[in-house]
Amino acid sequence: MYGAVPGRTARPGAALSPATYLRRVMTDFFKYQALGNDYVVIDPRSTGLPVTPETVRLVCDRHFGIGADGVVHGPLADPRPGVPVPLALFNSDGSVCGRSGNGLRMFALHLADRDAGSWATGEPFTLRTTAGDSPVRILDRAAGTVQVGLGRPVFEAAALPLLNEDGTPAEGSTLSVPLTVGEQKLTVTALDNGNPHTVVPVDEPTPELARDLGPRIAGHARFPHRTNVQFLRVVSRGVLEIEVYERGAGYALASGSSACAAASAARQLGLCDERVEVRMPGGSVTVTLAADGSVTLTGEVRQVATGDFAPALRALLDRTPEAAR
Ligand SMILES: N[C@H](CCC[C@H](N)C(=O)O)C(=O)O
Repeated sequence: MYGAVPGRTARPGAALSPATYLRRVMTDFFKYQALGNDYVVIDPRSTGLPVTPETVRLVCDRHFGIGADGVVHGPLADPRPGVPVPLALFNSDGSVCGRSGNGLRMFALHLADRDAGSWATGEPFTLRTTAGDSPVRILDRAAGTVQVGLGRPVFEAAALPLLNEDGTPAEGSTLSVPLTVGEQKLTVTALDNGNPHTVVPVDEPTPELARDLGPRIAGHARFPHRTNVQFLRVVSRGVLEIEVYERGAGYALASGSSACAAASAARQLGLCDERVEVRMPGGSVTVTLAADGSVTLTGEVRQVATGDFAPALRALLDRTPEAAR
């Protein structure tokens, strides 16, 4: 029976008893949170649930589903040590998210929790997303401290992309560019670190500001792929404070790639040192910025639940038009 479990080739942890292993793998979903930014992990080795924009929306729905800011779908191939592990990330509105600093850290912990073996040793391994490869490392499994590298951000209009007011493609640097939102004339710094981000320096970042101005910037006509938005206050050269509005997920208590985006922008603007604490309503992370601009994010991740979809929800999920196709 043990040998027949899907994913058997994925090196189920030698340290796990067959009963523990079965309990871990025969489960429909795994839920994690990082400072209040929550994702449901759907592991195709554990469930045949079709992962489509519509099923993602229902799973993420906080009233009719499980509730989450997004879904991590993976591994999309049997994970093997030494080989980048492919996965896909979705926002709660069903849109595709290139890379999620928190989602990747949660998925790293999921591999350690579910498969144990080499994933749980604390050695670095690589996760593969549509936005590129990211090294991850579980620094302290008991404390849930996980680190991820998000590479070097790009501060170029073409990368996001960012358009001019007249709708033509903008060119050049996105450092401190003007952006008009209704009556307000803002100066923002935009960048791509696997996802598009727009950092707005303000005197006082508040949830109200993020909820009000966030969606108007995220969906601004000058960002045809939309953008994540961070309202930034530089507390000191070692401490930043942000409020986040995520593209595709809305107001968020925390966001890993947003913390990295804010730190990268502040660093480019000469406002912070190479190692900063980024404070968000859900808690703080540490971001380090190497001399070449590459970014590393470190912070806490927790598993909050594992479970099965009840038959009625599962029937709905299986019945979504996209799932049926
Ligand atoms: N929560 C994620 C970011 C999601 C970005 C996503 N909203 C998008 O770019 O579409 C994180 O921790 O990095």
